[in-house]
Amino acid sequence: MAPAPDTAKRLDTQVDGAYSIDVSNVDATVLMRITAMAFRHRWRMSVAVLTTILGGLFQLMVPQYLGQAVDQAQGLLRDAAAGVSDQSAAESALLTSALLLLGAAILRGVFTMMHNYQGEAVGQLIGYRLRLDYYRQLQRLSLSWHDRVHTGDLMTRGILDIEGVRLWVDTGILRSVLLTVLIGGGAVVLFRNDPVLACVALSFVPIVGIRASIARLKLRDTWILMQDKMSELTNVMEENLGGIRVVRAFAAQAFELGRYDRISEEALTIASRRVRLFVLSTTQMTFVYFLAMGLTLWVGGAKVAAGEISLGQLTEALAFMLILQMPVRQIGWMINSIARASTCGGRLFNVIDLEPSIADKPGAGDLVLTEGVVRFENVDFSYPSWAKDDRTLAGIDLEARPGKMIGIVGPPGSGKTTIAQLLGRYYDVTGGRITVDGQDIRDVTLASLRDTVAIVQQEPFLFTASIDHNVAYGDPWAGRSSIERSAQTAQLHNYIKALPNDYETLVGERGVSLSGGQRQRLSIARAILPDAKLLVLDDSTAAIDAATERRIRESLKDYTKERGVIVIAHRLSSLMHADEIVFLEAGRIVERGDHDSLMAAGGRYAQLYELQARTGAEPKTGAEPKTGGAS
Ligand SMILES: Nc1ncnc2c1ncn2[C@@H]1O[C@H](COP(=O)(O)OP(=O)(O)OP(=O)(O)O)[C@@H](O)[C@H]1O
Repeated sequence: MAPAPDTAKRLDTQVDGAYSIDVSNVDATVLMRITAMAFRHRWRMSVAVLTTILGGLFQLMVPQYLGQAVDQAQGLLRDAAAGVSDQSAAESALLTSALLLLGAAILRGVFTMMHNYQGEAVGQLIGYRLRLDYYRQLQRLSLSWHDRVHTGDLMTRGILDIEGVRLWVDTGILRSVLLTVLIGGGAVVLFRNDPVLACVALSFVPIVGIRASIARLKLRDTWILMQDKMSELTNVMEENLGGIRVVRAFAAQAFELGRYDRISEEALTIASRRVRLFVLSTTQMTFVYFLAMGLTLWVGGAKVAAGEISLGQLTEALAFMLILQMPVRQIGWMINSIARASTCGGRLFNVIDLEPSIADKPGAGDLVLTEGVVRFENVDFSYPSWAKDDRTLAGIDLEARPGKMIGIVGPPGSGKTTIAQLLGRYYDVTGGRITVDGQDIRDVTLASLRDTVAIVQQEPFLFTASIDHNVAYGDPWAGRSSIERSAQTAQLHNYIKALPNDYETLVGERGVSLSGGQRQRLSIARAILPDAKLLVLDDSTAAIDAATERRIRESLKDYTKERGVIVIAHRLSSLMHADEIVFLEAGRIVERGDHDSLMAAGGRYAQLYELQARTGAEPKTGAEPKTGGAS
């Protein structure tokens, strides 16, 4: 079901650029939406509701047959005492009641089993759908949104919130149907027998129901606190494991343990509060229930003695009380389920309904490549978290074309990586435009743009998979020969051939079994495998020695003949051969030209060159400046 109009309007206006994860708005439209999701499985839900009603009705018959049987047994006793010899009619009536009771109990069991099965099945189907939608949405949302939310938080919510919604079908929808049948039907039968006794027997229902609801709502508040603590714990653990080398290097285990311990202790305090609340409310409810039962026995016993009702009717009232005890306590559970489903559903739908701030324009066509010329035209950019006047990039003009190499150098934080991010449209420019063959990259499909621009990220990320799967990540249909060719170009083939399982060797979690330089080379192989028109190397040879880097450059010669290359680097030997080198400072191009002209100008580039030559860092004197073409 589509969201109700007001919700739809509210959600439509939200784009992920303006979204924060801390949303706690709860409304009925969320519950309606989950219910509609459940009723999309029409057949299963119809069976579940029908069997819930039938199960409830058969459960209601049990006390009635029990009461009937007690009256019949009492009649038999009375007849025996009076010396009536032929009791066969009364005995067969008692047997019939006993068989009916057994039949009602069996049918109730069968229908309950069916409703549990179908309710659980629909809940699981909703969980499955939501998991897919949520995960798909996390893939769609723009990086500026991901920059602001914590991964651990998203993971915890993706698991616990989906669970909260999933349980709504059984504990919310079907439980309320069952309770209505049991309390409604039970009240009708009891009032028909004796209104006074009915009032006494049912007196515990509102008290226990309200008490259970209050307790559950309080428990829910503590559950939300608990969930937040679990998110914090996941975040700490995730960060700690991700940065385990840094933690060890700084001998910070004790500090990290302390951090984890503090949050764990807070979680324990909340858990203890939950236990106290639970035990207190359970005790109170049990007391009220047995008090009502005692009163029923007392009032009902007096009525039996006075001949106003039969012993069977008193038994019936007591049996009803036994049957209603658990469902009435579950009113609290139901109320909690409503609150939990609306909170959890609200949080999930707020993510699922977000419109990514970076998305294809309606009707956007694929990029049409003619020459493969990429231009930055007076580009300005600020990250969303930055102050308005404080731009990350300002007035950037660049042109990359096939067969040419652009080098970008500059101090840390000057905006080099940001240029690469803008090229792949991971963020949108805030001024000016970026074009490929004259087409603004915001007007073409993201998929066609990202097929055109291959970026080797500064931080190589490898998947826990075999080497060939990692290399072919951008083109899963690539044959072994293309994979090997890419690895050869990236100077990794010989190393891979020496591994125990060759290209099928598994790369450990995040590629930890490879060295930094090997990971960078694998990332280069991955980027050049698909047929992109522009290759961006973002400081992606920093961990590779100069000789290997030179070999990579040599083997890239053929590849770059018909492609543009942008090399971002701190080490000047990586880019001094470029056709044009731009020197970036505080987001502005302060110098540009080829190596010779920049050296002749004696500016920032020349100073850096001298510094690197003097300190022996780079460049090596043997490295030949500008050879023309992207080598
Ligand atoms: N996702 C982000 N959100 C907010 N600010 C960011 C983000 N990424 C980078 N920045 C900021 O933008 C500025 C430029 O960062 P960028 O990564 O482009 O620099 P860089 O020149 O590539 O640096 P380095 O040489 O250290 O890699 C920096 O001040 C950085 O703090």
